[in-house]
Amino acid sequence: MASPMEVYNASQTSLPDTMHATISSSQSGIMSKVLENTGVWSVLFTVLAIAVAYDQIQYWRQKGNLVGDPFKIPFIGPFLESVDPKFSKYYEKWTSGELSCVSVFHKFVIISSTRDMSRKVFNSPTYVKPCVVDVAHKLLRAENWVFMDGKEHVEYRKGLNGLFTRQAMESYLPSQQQVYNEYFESFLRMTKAKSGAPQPFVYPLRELMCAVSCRTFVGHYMSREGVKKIADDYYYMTAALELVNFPFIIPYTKTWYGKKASDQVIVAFSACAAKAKIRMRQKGAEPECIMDRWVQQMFESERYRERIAKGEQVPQEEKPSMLLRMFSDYEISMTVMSFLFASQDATSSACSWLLQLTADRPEVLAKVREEGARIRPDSKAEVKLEDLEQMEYTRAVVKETLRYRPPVIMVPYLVKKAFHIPEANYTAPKGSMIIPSTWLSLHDPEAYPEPDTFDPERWISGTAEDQGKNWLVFGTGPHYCIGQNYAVLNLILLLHKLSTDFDWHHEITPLSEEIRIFATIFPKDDLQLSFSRRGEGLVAAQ
Ligand code: HEM
Repeated sequence: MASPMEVYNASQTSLPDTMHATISSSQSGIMSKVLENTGVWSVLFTVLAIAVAYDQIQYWRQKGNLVGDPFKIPFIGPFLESVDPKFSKYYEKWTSGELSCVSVFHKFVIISSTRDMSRKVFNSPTYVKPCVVDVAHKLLRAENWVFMDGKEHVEYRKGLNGLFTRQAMESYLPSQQQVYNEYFESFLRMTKAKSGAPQPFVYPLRELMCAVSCRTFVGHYMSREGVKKIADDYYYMTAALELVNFPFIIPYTKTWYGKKASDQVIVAFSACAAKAKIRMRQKGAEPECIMDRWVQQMFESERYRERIAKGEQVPQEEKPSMLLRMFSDYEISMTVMSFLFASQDATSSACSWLLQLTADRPEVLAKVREEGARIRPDSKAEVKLEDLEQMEYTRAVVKETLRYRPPVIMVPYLVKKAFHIPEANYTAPKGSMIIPSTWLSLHDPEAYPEPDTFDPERWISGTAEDQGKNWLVFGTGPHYCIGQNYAVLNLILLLHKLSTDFDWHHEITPLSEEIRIFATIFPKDDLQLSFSRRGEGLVAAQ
């Protein structure tokens, strides 16, 4: 290709002066443009080359001795892979080393895979804190307690423990059973509408779990339609909170729909909190949901403080076990939304696998039914907490489901202060993300022999119960799941009630055991189920 100088020289022919002048002036214009553009391009190219080199060097610097790709795809890293996350890719990462890394855009991400390394991260609150995608602050509100850290977090959390005690759990049972009854009937109708043919049930089960959560959290302060609306909208919130999403809100994108949904949930829960405050002021009002319990504890604290202010000598035993301040309707709403946020995807995932795994193993289901009938012979009677507590085998099935298919496979944490990990001879840089994973710990053959076999017996006659260190289903350390007992109990209730009154058929497809990741994990074929009333026979074309 001709150089700019050659182009210039070739234009030097003899022409009339005026023309020459005109041509030469226009030529010099072109020339200066070419020169100018060349300059711009070479500057741009140089800047780009420096940026690529900087990005790469930065990656090497942060990577240190960690396992990871030797080179980073400039700037984006494996971004395209994370848009459609594949379980096999995550698995590859976990098995590649105790600590491995990737860099996506400017974010350096460290993945810890083994039990001990993951425990180390969970238990190092001085160096790490839970982290969420940027947009979560907009959806859940920046002042939400889930974003608190250190002492402030510990203190706030103490005030919530009373909502998950045994007594509290007992009071939530009647509403939960009502929701199950309603939804199981609707599953029958859905099956009939398809003439008994199996259909994807992952989404109806999500809605069921959302409805159960809403009833547990806000009782009957919300109408059935209101619950249904939240169940529908919640999907947008999950989509907006995926790990890879725009950090800002652009109209008509997932984050925009997610924000709209969260605004509506906040308003709806605030209205419920106001109603709970009115009802719980009434004499003899008994708490029926989480909001009632919380508000009741606030009122008890308020009364105690008033008595003290009047100079009364209040006996120690009349002092509330936890003194709470009065929270505003908005604050209550935000906290209850955090429960929904933390529970919705995990319980939906657990419930999907629970129904799939038990449907595929009739011998397991038969034992669940036998136990249920023995402990609660009158199947029309209300299920009591003592009944559920006695269901040792059903509990084992739930725990094995959570081990075999842990809903939460990774928990993102942020490194808030350079975090030295002597075992790996590595220091995680401040500002990086570190993600303890749960899968390898829960599939550790030393703790759970033949870990890829679904075997509830390991929780009864085996040693699974003794493997506390490996049981990372609900995390560990200061942020471990506050709702874990509630979650397990609720799944026992679901399995017991469903198996007592209904049959369900699962159409096994080549994708049934494959894992789809959408915040948590789901069967890749979306769980093809059909339902019938127990004893009436399945209508399905099986
Ligand atoms: C099968 C169901 C569930 C699973 C597998 C699950 C799992 C988890 C995990 C892995 C964590 C992170 C723990 C850590 O960082 O150490 C967590 C945190 C949390 N979970 Fe759950 N969860 C479930 C159900 C629930 C339910 C039903 C609720 C509420 C009613 C709930 C409320 C929370 C909250 C509030 C946190 C954050 C706690 C904190 O930061 O102090 N979860 N959960």
